[in-house]
Amino acid sequence: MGKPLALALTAGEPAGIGPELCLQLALEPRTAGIVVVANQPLLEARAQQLGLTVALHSWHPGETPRMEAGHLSVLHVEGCASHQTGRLDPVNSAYVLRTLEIAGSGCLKGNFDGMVTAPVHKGVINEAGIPFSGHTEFLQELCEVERVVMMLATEQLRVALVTTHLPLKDVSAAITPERLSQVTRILDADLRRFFGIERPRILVAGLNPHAGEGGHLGREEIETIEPTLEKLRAEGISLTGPLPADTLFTPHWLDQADAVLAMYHDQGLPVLKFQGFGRAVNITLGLPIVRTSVDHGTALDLAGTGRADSGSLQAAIKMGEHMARCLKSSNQETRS
Ligand SMILES: NC(=O)C1=CN([C@@H]2O[C@H](COP(=O)(O)OP(=O)(O)OC[C@H]3O[C@@H](n4cnc5c(N)ncnc54)[C@H](O)[C@@H]3O)[C@@H](O)[C@H]2O)C=CC1
Ligand SMILES: NCC(=O)COP(=O)(O)O
Repeated sequence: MGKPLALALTAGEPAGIGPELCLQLALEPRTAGIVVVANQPLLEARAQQLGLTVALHSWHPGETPRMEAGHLSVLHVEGCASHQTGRLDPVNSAYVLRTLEIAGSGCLKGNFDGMVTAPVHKGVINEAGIPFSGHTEFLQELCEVERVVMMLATEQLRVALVTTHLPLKDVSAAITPERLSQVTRILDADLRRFFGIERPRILVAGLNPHAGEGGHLGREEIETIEPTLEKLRAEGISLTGPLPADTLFTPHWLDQADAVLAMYHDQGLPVLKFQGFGRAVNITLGLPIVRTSVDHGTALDLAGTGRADSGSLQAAIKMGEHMARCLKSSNQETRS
């Protein structure tokens, strides 16, 4: 048995459910080492509020994280000014982003085998004057890669997105042949690498109603999507589409596919969340590091009540462990 994996877990927005989900997790034994990257007094305050008995241990790079029930390793981050549940405070935003930066750079340096993120509140970070659209884009910049892909997955369904956190009015212009090609290649490669699928079968949604209805309801399919898919097929990628998004999510199509590629956030994610909210994992593909996350947001209405469900966080950790093992073995193969 080698050294256990060490995954960084960022606790997210202090007013939300992230801190308590991290503590709930610590009540059970773990199969991978988890290091919560957060403000330690925040975790102590939340544990006290909820009556949870969890011993917090300072963690330093190179140490094996605690894995037994009731114990949690913590990489303390300064700067969390308010510990109040349910009430956002822009003063905490710089602290929240520091936790992401520490976890992400820790992965790049090899101190962690991957990172898992609890939810942040995008609005309050922007209110603090810091432009921020999501972990996905933040980590893309931190890791200095040109393109990443957001994919949410349950046991039954995988949905990846061509565009992520964009206003709807900007989506059409963002669907360029270049972006569509990069996203599709990353999706194809990472379905092979992390999911062991030899030749992934990808269903591609159109952008317009009825996939443009032959050009009568929009021309993006004819001018951009179809010609790009044709080129990608010539590279050996198995693509079906562009299909009308309203009928794509039916067994007729899904039964013969490994993933769906949706054109924008709310074309794909409502279906995925309807199918598996609370069990789904948000995965960032195309990074040099492993990053998984929960399928839900900060749930300010539940913070501090003890009623938040940790199912998605547990699924995100399980997926993070799996992906970290895949990445380790593919790195070893490359070296040997
Ligand atoms: N990974 C991340 O950092 C994510 C962050 N967000 C952010 O979260 C904030 C709030 O977003 P909303 O749209 O209100 O979505 P939300 O997921 O926070 O809440 C939607 C509904 O689901 C419930 N809910 C959420 N998580 C739950 C859990 N673990 N157990 C039981 N019930 C749960 C909430 O109580 C609420 O009724 C936004 O700022 C958004 O940007 C949203 C999604 C992911
Ligand atoms: N809907 C997914 C979401 O908002 C989470 O985005 P990210 O913070 O993981 O980029």
